[in-house]
Amino acid sequence: MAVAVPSVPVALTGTKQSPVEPTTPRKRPTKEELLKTHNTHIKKQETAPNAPRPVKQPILSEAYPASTKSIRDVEIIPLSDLQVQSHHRGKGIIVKVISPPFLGAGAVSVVEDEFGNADKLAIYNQNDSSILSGVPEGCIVAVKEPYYIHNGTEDDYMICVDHPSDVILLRFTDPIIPESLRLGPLLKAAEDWKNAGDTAFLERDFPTAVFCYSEALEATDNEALKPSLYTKRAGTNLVLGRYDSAKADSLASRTGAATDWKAYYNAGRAAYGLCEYGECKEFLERALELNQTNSGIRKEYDRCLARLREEETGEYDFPASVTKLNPQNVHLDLGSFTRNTRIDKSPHHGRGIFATRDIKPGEIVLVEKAALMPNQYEPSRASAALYALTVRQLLDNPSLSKSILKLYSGEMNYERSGLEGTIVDGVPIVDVFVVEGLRLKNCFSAPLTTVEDTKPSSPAGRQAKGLWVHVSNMNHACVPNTMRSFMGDMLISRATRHIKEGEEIFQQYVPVKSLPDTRNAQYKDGWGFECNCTLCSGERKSSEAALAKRKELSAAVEKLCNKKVPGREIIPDAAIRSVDRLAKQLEEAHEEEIYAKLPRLTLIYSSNWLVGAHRGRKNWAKMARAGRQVLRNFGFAVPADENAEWNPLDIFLVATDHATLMTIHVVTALRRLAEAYGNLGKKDLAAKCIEAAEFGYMLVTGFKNDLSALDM
Ligand SMILES: C[S@@+](CC[C@H](N)C(=O)[O-])C[C@H]1O[C@@H](n2cnc3c(N)ncnc32)[C@H](O)[C@@H]1O
Repeated sequence: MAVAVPSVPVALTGTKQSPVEPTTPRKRPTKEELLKTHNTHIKKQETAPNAPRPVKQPILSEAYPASTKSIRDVEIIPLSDLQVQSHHRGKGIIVKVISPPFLGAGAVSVVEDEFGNADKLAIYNQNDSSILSGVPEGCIVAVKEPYYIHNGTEDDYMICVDHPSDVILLRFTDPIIPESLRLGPLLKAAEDWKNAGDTAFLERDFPTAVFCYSEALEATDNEALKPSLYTKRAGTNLVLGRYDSAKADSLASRTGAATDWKAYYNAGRAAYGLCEYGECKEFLERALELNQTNSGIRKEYDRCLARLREEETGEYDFPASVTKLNPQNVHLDLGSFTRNTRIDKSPHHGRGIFATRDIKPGEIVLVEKAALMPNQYEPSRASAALYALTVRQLLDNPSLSKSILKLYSGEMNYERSGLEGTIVDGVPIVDVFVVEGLRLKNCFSAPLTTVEDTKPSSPAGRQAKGLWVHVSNMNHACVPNTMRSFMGDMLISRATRHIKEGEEIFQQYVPVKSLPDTRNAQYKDGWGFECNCTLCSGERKSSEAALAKRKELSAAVEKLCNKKVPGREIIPDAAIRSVDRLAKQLEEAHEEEIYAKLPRLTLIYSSNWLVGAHRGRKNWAKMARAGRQVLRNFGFAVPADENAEWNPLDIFLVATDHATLMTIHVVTALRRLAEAYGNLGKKDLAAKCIEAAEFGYMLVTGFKNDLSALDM
């Protein structure tokens, strides 16, 4: 029996593509059968009308391309010709929706063609700015190159629309609609459509309002009526965040009179929404020329100048901005600063980011506002939310396609058409599998703020996912020259060492695992590459036997360390000696000629443990020695002679050929060193360690923050 809900699991799943040949359905349910089952599901839905809608996220191994054809260039076929498990390339269907939708991950409706054949249509990935997210009963839609699937249970089939641009809402007067489906215009006069639009607007049904204003514009030849219709549609599109259309409508609403200030003002707001601040400034200046006294324009203009200043100078008031953040609003009103960098061909892979000038350690390399970052910190929902937002934005603001669709989307199981983003039948082509591919390859997880995230009391794992288009061009290195941090939707990248003009800029994609084969397996799996940074290529020179030895010893020493946890208990001398002994053997398993200037990542765990163990026993000299080892194990140049004159800040500031890795553990180690030196009476050195820790904490968190956050 047919059921009206998709039986595929709706959350985070894709459409199952069976390898079987297309077949004719064994039995197609009748229209009456379809409607009866559908209505029982609708009734059930009415009991929980406001349940959140899950997202159907694609599975790349089941990918198929979006249609790039116009509905006018395909052969229109009857529903009875649909073959199960077939994509019907070169074909299309035109159907009338004859039921209200069942709203789950998609909108499932019963549809009928001109011959009276009925079937189920499931439309996914339409967003709430589109009428098609809730396909109204009575509307006429065209599906290009429809994908027809068996839906799990016997004799249950449906047309499954994954790519949002594969379905088109047809205007009632469209000549492509077959005679028998044609209703004629529901309303005839432009004035009636305008009134219907106003009513929909007041009811906050903005997609319907846009539809009605569009019909009104089509229905009128009265040039005097058009500007107000464009203004209304522009305002509605602004509310919907459809800035491309809002800008076009605002400009179309101009009449040449002084009242055009409103058109320029709205166009400016739309350009601001697209982060096109240069263009925004021009529009607002035109608005100000026509209306100098309007405080609203002036306010927007000042806001725009502030963004342009940030883009130009890279000067931000980070401490003030951070106070504006809260979990309900993570989008900061700030511009991006990317002038220190340019995108160019990289010897490592495709494009990379390069310095346009010398950059000193600690300086800002770039600051970028996320092009896309949903306010969703729930780990199980963050990926789906980013995917859904990306689809929405590409549909709503096709101009974003230029930058977003250029990003690397990984290997696909079909050749990308290159037409993604192009407008066909009034809709930009959005290929959801390409979107998912580029999400996977380019997105970052971001805590609400990195400084909060470093607090020991901060709950683990609460990260949103976002897309930073410029930074997406940056390649990975395990020992990179920059470090990124987050403040809401702003990504801050600072130099961790001296960077020369023209040098490629790298970041770590994920925290680096200590064993080279484990971390490279992770890169291969997630991003399809093998890392050739100084650390990886250096460690590859080490013998298989030495690697095996390090693996064995690091596992053994970690196991030993985990038996007793410093801080929770005072560690007995005998346990310290055992860890020391194993750590020494592990140290000896690092070939000096290979590791002299490289981090020894497998030793970090035990050296950190030793710092804690000696601290518990107030053995300050040994604690200081272990603290220095931690820094050395992260690759920093620390003088071998314990009594040598030393400024710990130099580990960051003095240019060296050491490969280093910066993490919050370096900051902690410097604080511990300060404590040990303080207790040894070396007050100056202790103060210098704190200065270095503060510098390190700035690298980690993006701006100067109080180290006491680390005790919270
Ligand atoms: C976010 S993109 C970085 C920009 C990319 N190079 C491009 O051309 O668009 C991530 C992809 O870059 C490549 N990549 C990044 N770091 C790399 C490295 N160190 N070596 C080789 N390929 C790398 C991988 O293919 C990865 O999936």
